[in-house]
Amino acid sequence: MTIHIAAAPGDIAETVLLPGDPMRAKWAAEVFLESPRCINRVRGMLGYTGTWKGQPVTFHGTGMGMPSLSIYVNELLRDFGAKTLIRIGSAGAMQPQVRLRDLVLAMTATTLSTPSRGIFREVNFAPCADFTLLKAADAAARTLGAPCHAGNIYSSDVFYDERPDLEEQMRRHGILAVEMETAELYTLAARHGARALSVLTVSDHLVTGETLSSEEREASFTQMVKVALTAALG
Ligand SMILES: O=P(O)(O)O[C@H]1O[C@H](CO)[C@@H](O)[C@H]1O
Ligand SMILES: O=c1cc[nH]c(=O)[nH]1
Repeated sequence: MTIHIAAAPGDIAETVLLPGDPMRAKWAAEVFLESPRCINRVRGMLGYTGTWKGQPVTFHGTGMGMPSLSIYVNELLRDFGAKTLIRIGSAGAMQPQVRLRDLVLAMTATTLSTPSRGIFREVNFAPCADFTLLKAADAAARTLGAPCHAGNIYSSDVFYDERPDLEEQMRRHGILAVEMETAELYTLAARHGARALSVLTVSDHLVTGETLSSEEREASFTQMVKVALTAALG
């Protein structure tokens, strides 16, 4: 039991899949897990544990943005023994070849800052995905026939960005998509010797202005969760 996760020791699996939206944790647990049970609802941040193909898995929401994710991931790593953390999030595409519904595997994440900035001082730490998870996720996406891109993403602190010049620089440097959590997830995993990956679904497009309806989002999130589960547990 921690300040933000009212679960008993052993209630949380070593493999934790992390959507920003707590309702996505509930949906994924109900769709993918055998015998899911709710293990946290503090502040409405839902967590569920069950099994997938007989192997224990937890889905736990992180909330939006790196400060919120940092709270949950710190507690999962320090107090509950999480070893493999895979973010399952939505993202906005920043390149024309990245289409709506495509998957993006974040090899690394560019930022202006993260909650860990204070401890790094002058160091520009380069957060990176776990290579074994990245390879396995890429293979799983190919097997499913899901269009998938791997590369650099932008973990932003703002959803309503008022710096079009920043977006332009990100785009110029090949950044595939924008979201709000991955850089801190990878940094915390590195600090605690855990494996991490972000598997993202493109829910809107910053170049074309397209967006997915909520029904379309759910259908495409299915592939993202399958890829994440397969990458973690085979
Ligand atoms: O769909 P989730 O996982 O919440 O991720 C994306 O959506 C939220 C913004 O709407 C941010 O958390 C961003 O990273
Ligand atoms: O952070 C996010 C997530 C989805 N779409 C965006 O444009 N930004």
